[in-house]
Amino acid sequence: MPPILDISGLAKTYGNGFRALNGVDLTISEGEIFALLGPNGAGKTTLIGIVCGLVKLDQGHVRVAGHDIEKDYRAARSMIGLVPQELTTDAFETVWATVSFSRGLFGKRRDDAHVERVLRDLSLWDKKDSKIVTLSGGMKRRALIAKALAHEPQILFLDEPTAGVDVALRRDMWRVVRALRETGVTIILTTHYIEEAEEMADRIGVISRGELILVEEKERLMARLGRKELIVELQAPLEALPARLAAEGLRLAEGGMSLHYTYETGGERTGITALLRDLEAEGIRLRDISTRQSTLEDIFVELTRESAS
Ligand SMILES: Nc1ncnc2c1ncn2[C@@H]1O[C@H](COP(=O)(O)OP(=O)(O)OP(=O)(O)O)[C@@H](O)[C@H]1O
Repeated sequence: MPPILDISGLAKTYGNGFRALNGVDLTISEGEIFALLGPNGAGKTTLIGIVCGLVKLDQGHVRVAGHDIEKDYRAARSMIGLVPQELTTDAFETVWATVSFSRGLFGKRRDDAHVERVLRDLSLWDKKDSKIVTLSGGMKRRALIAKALAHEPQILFLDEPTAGVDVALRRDMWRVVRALRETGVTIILTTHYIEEAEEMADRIGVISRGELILVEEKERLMARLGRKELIVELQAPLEALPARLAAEGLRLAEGGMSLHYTYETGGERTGITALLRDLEAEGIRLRDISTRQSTLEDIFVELTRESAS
């Protein structure tokens, strides 16, 4: 099956000479949830803008389900739904009118059954006659998603779907997005919240200074770059670390009450058994042991730092 989205050699320089994208290649398969992560100004919105036909590309190709977005713009665009960050819809229209009107914008025939299905899927059915302006923040976001789904797109772009919303609403959005994937829609989201990518995505792309510096399955990424820290709390403070333990990579925390050891989760040998044996041999008595798994955030910070240097 051809990829649902195929981007190759994409480059964009704005009129002021700023190069926002620099040779981006990316393919997305049908049914994926793909998270695009990157610091402010990395080029995420530019990338989405090009795919959605809002920004003109300078170099490269974008194909949506085989349709070239320049040569075959209408067909390509009709496959895409875009949920922008901000409310861009007439706030005084009803939910029903907003969603069904949006279908018409893509030249699709009226289909009340489809609009009803979308509203029900998003738990908006009982709000169908409410004006957008009267909805809560969470319901407004759902209405934007419904609007983007009105013309039956195969790919849904969510630009910062949970920017500035509280934790409960964020979790609620995650449920909505997962349920949408079950209906067969491919989802590409941009986010600043690493936690969001970690929670939702099948694959993750990291963009920095207009370049995709990494695209990888989330699980593999975390296994490959993930680290664990072993924290050993001591019964009595230690003034200095015995040479044997220092050589094994242990670090003594300030105050001397705990020892820290970092190891790779993907490695075959962690060295922990030998370490515990050596602690005993040195007569060091332990109070407690815990571990801390590095998060995608740690990995992300490291990656973007490396690409900036
Ligand atoms: N119309 C424009 N003219 C000139 N420069 C622009 C224009 N639009 C965007 N840029 C610049 O291009 C860079 C990439 O912007 P873009 O909005 O794609 O980043 P982003 O990753 O979406 O950032 P954010 O997370 O802040 O939305 C930024 O440095 C921005 O200032």
